[in-house]
Amino acid sequence: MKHLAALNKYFLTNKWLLILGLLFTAISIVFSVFQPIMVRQIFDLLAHNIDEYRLLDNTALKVAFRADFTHVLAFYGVSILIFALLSGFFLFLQRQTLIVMSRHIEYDLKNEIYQHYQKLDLNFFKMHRTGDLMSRITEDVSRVRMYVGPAIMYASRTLFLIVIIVYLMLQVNPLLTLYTLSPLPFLALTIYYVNRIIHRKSERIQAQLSNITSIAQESYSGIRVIKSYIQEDASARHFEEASEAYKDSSISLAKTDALFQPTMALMIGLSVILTIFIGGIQVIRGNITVGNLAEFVIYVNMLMFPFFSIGMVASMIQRAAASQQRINEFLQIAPAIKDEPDAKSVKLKGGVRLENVTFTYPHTGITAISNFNLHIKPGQKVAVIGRTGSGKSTLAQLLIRMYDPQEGKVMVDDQDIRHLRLADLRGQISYVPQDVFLFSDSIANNIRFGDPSASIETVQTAARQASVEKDILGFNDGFDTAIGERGVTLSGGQKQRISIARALIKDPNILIFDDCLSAVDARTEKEIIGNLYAYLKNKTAIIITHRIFALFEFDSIIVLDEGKIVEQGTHNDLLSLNGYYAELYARQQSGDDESVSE
Ligand SMILES: Nc1ncnc2c1ncn2[C@@H]1O[C@H](COP(=O)(O)OP(=O)(O)OP(=O)(O)O)[C@@H](O)[C@H]1O
Repeated sequence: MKHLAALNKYFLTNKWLLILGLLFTAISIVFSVFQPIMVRQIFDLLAHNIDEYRLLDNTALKVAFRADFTHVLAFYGVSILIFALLSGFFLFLQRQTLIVMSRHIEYDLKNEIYQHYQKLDLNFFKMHRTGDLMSRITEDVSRVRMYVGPAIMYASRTLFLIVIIVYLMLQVNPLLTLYTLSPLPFLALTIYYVNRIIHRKSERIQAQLSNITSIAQESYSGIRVIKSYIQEDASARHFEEASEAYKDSSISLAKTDALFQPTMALMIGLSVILTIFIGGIQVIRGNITVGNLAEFVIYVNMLMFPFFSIGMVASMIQRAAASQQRINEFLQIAPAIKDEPDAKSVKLKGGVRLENVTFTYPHTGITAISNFNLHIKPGQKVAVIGRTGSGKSTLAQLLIRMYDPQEGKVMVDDQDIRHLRLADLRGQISYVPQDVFLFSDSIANNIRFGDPSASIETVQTAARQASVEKDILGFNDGFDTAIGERGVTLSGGQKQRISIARALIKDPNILIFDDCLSAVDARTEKEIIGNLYAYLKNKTAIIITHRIFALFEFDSIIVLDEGKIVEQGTHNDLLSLNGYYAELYARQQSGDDESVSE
């Protein structure tokens, strides 16, 4: 329960809706209890007048009596209707306030979680499965909403109703009240336990359903592999097994549900019979009137749902507390990478320096960069080459502060990047990642992601510089062409070039290209390099690559191995070293290796 205290701030911001909601609940209940009181009065009037009526010997008097009595009954009927309408109206207002409040809280909580996710570092995302992140922002928030909305609504209704009705019942006859109420706590307990069983079963069904969804999703995405390996039958069998488990669980839930309703009806029936039986004895003994008995039967019926909802509300609160605990776990994680209190805002010129940097991935213990030193002057172009897994991408991640090194310093313009404002650092460095990611949006907006205020002309220029403009203009909708599931399918090379255009449009002083030309052909690569040469004239560029770009005159080429620089120098320096670079170059010359381009 203490976990739910985190929601109190939301109650405070929505206090007026909460107060009004509770007020409307009370008013609606006050109007609803007039009905049994009026029914009692009608019954008592009937019982009282029936003997008088029978004693009348004159037909005219009997007709007049009946007419009078009809008026009285009509009055009561209309009054009951008016009170029912008023009660219903306030019930409507109650839902309009409390349920609306719960939707506001749900909205705020979802945004709070989403914004917190955005602040968290990459390591957090590596440590937690995407499904887990998604379920906390969707299913867990939905369960919490059941507490802030329906649970509060039912609980307040239950509380007000029980207090008012039990008070009215006690006024009539305490003994009958005790007998009548005695089965109700059992009803609440039964509902609570049955609800837990239903919930457990529903959870299992939910998990099986998401399993079915991911099996289907994966097989649609991998349909080409499934077909080419003729695995359609195996895939169908796999799906069938998952569906069968889902069907069995659903049937089991249907059985519990089928038992639930009749059991409830039986309990309600027992309570009514008990009321009539004991109440009847009290009437015969003269302790209460027939009207009181009728009133009691209505009270018992009115109390059924509140007692029923005690069990429901208890399990709703329990589930919400468990969900809020899961949400709090994430909300309480502070981002490892954030602005230092003394973080400065600076305009970067482009100098980069790494001093004795050692970095180990926290969750795997792999040391990707080890005692690393590098100095790049503003405007220099540096190539980073090395075998797969040698630490090239990690180097890029450290420069844009996706991770902080455990030892040493990463500096830009001689300032430790930990003392710069994160938004300034990332805003002034363009990073083209190895794995391209494009959003389901138009091509123009995907490029504009690097500078949301960019005009269409700027977008076109960036596309031209990245040698992708011609491809884009070849599509029917040009720059407005939609990408994504329902949009056009781009080739790997087109995606890479759009991703480069996105980086160029930022017009930064430092650019990092992480193996981002791997999917383009040699001719396009030559064209891009030609364009980039002009664009990068006064900018610092770090180009991570598997291939040797002999056309590009790098100020320095570094060769990485196991997180360390093993060779460093210009193209000619490295050739004379006769090491990895020379070997790679020789393979290019002989045409054995595709990873060399000129
Ligand atoms: N997010 C990560 N979490 C844990 N270990 C990682 C992570 N990323 C990379 N590594 C490990 O760090 C080492 C260096 O990886 P890195 O991606 O920097 O190499 P790379 O030279 O860029 O390789 P490639 O050329 O294949 O992209 C590898 O052993 C890799 O397994």
